[in-house]
Amino acid sequence: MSDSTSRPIKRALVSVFHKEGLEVLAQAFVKANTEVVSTGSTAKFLANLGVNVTPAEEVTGFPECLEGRVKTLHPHIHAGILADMTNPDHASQIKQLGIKPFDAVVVNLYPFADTVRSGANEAETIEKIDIGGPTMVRAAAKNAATVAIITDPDDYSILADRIITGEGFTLSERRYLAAKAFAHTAAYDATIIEWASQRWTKPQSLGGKDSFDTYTRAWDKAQTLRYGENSHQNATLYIDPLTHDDFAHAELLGGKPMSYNNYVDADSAWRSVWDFKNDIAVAVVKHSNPCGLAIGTTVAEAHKKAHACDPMSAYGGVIAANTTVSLEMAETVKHIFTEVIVAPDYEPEALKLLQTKKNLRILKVPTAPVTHEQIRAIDGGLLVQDMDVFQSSGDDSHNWTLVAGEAADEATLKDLEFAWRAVRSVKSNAILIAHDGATVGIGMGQVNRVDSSHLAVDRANTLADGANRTRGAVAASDAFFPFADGMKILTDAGVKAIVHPGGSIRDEEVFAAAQEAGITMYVTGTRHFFH
Ligand SMILES: NC(=O)c1ncn([C@@H]2O[C@H](COP(=O)(O)O)[C@@H](O)[C@H]2O)c1NC=O
Repeated sequence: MSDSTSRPIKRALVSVFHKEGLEVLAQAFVKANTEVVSTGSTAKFLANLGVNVTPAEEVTGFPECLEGRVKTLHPHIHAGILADMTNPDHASQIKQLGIKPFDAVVVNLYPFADTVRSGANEAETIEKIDIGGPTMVRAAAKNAATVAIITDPDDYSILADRIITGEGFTLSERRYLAAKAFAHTAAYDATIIEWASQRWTKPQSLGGKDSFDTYTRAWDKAQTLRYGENSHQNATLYIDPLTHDDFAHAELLGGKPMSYNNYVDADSAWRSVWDFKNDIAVAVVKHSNPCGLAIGTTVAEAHKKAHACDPMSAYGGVIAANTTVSLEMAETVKHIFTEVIVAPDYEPEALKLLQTKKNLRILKVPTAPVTHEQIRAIDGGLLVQDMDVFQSSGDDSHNWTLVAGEAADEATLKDLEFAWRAVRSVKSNAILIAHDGATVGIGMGQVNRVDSSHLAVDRANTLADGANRTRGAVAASDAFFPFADGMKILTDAGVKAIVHPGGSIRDEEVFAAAQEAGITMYVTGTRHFFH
C-alpha cells in the first residue's frame, strides 16, 4: 500500500462536532502513541477514551473565546497544517518558529443544514456556521503534499489502520482525500449560500434584485437509482440539504424503490394537484402528462372522475392526491395497475389495503411543493427559472377579459377556471377539454395547436364508450391560438367556452371566429407553456 510518497502519521489534529466513530481512531492513537492535538469537547472525548491529548489552547497559548468562534484560528495551528514538509524552506521556518507540523487533520463541521431543518432561528443558525473547521480542512487539503485530511467518519477505519501500520497515506491517496475535503467545504458553503441568499437579498440601497454571478447550490446524495430514464443510463437522486417533508424527501410506505421515471412522473402529478389548493384534486399521470385530472367533493370522487378521462392510459400510471387517500379511493385504485401513488397521508385502512399491492410504490409527502425555481441542464450549461406559479393578474378569472359571446354562467365559469388550472400541467402545445370539474380530453405535447386540438377532441370522444364528451364542455389552451383553425376544431366538436392567454397578432381573427361559432371566449393575458 505504501510507497516512497507515504508519510507516517505521527502528529494529528482532531476537531469534530460529531463524535460518533472516534473510538476506532482513539484506539489507533493509543496503540501507535500518536501525538494528538484537539479542541474542547473533542479533546475531552478522546481523553476519556485513553488518548493522551494536548488541548489546542496549549498549542496556541491563547484561550478559546467568543463562545467558540475562535479556537483553532491561530498560526501555531495553521502553520503546522500548512507547512509543506517536502519544502526544506518551510521545514526550517516552522522549526525556527517553534511550530510542529501535523501529518493528519480530522475535522467534521458544525451541523449547519441540520440546524436550519430543525427550524432554528437566525441567530442560532448563524452560530452553526463553522469557520475554524473549514479553515483547517481547506488548509490541510491545500497541503496534501504532506498532510492527510479526513472529513468523512467512514474514512476513520482506514486512517486508524494506516496509523497503526505506520504506513500513513501515499501522495495520491492524500490528494484524493484533499479533493473530497474541498468538495465537503464547497457543499457546506453552498448550503450556507442557499440559506443566506433566500434571506439576505440585495437591498434597494444597493440597487435591488439581481442574482449572483455564479449559481451555487449543494445537493446531498440521497440514493443511487437502479438506472436512469433507460436501463443503460446511470442515475442518482440528490436532495436539498435544507428541506424536509417535501417531494424529494418522500416517505416510501410500500412497494419497490422508486425509479428515475417514477420520480419524474410522480413529481409532475404532485405538482399538478397542488395547482388546486382550494379543492380536493386527483391527477393520473403518464410520461409527465396528466391522462386525467379532476376535483371532487371527496378524494374518491375526484379519483373516479380523473380516471374516467382516459382509463386506458391510466394503466401503469402515477396517481397523486392533494388530500388524505380514503379507503373508498384505495378500493378503486386496488383494481388499477398503478406504479406510484403519492399523497399527504392515507387513512390507516386505505394504507393497509394499498400495501397489499406489492408493486405499488406508496409515497407520503406531508407538505405541498416548496421548490421555487426550476433547473434544467443544457449542453454545457444550466437554465434556471422561477417556477411557473399562478399569477393573480391573469390566472384569477376576475381579471379575465371576455372577448367573444355571452359572459359564462356560474357553472361554466367554474369549469373554465378548472380547465385553466389543469392545462398548466400539460406539456405544450396543450389543449384541455373539461366538464364538471374533470378533464375529458387532453391534447398534449404536439408541435402545433391544431394537432393538440384534434387529439383532445378525439381522446374525449373515442375513449368515452360512444358518449360525446365535447358537446357542452369547455376548453383551455396553454398559449394563444395563432390562427382560428385549432379553435374551430374545438367549437365544431361542440365546446361551448374557451379560455386562453390571447396575445396573437391574429387575436381579432380568433375572437371573430369564436363569436361566429356562438361560444364564450375569455383571454387571461398569462401564458403557461410547459416544455
Ligand atoms: N472557531 C474555531 O477556531 C474552530 N475551530 C474548530 N471549530 C469547530 O469546532 C468543532 C469542534 O469543537 P469542539 O471540539 O470544541 O466540540 C468542529 O466542528 C470544528 O470544525 C471551530 N469552530 C467554529 O468556527
